[in-house]
Amino acid sequence: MAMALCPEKQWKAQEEIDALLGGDHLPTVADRDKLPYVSAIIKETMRWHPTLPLSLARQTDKDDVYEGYFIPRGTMVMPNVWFIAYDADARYDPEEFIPERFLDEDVPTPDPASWVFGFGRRVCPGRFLAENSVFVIVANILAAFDISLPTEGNLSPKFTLDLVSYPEPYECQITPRSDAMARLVESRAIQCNI
Ligand code: HEM
Repeated sequence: MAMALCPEKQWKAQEEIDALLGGDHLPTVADRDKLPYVSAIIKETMRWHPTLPLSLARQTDKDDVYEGYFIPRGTMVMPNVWFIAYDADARYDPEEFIPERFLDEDVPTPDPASWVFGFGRRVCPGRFLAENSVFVIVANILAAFDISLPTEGNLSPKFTLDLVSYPEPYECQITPRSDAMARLVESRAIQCNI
């Protein structure tokens, strides 16, 4: 959805991938550190619309005081991840999809991986696998396909409003970037028995 809505960000990521792989290889997890703009797109996707906007609830096991507020034992505490993602004081407009915010050396934006996977002892144990898997999927899709708006109608981003929030069904066009890329994806699919 973000790539269809922000084609110039998509082209920038594809340029980075092509410069590294020459347009005739598909990226692997070993390329993650060499594709900082692709990584910034993934971070921005996690920030732009957090999957768990209120993370997972906790209950205090003793009385506490936080910034002058008394929080009695047994209080349910909801981590407001959406508030972190949409920091009103951020240098870049939080409503806009701007991966560059993660590459700004002067005012670095905190990596969403520090809050999308939860907090404390029960933080997501699958986060490293998740980050590597998402990188491989996103980098491969960007290497092989162009994602664009539908030819008819428009794409207005809508998300579900449950505990887990994800895009409602939408239309877009996904086309191979070249015949060579299409053949490469087909041969990979045959190897994987898809
Ligand atoms: C992008 C993908 C993922 C996201 C955004 C995500 C996010 C989360 C979050 C927010 C929690 C709650 C943490 C808390 O209570 O503070 C969680 C828990 C958990 N996640 Fe993930 N997760 C992802 C992928 C995975 C994967 C790939 C695995 C396993 C291979 C996994 C396994 C778990 C397990 C077992 C828990 C429960 C941990 C516990 O309560 O002790 N997750 N995840």
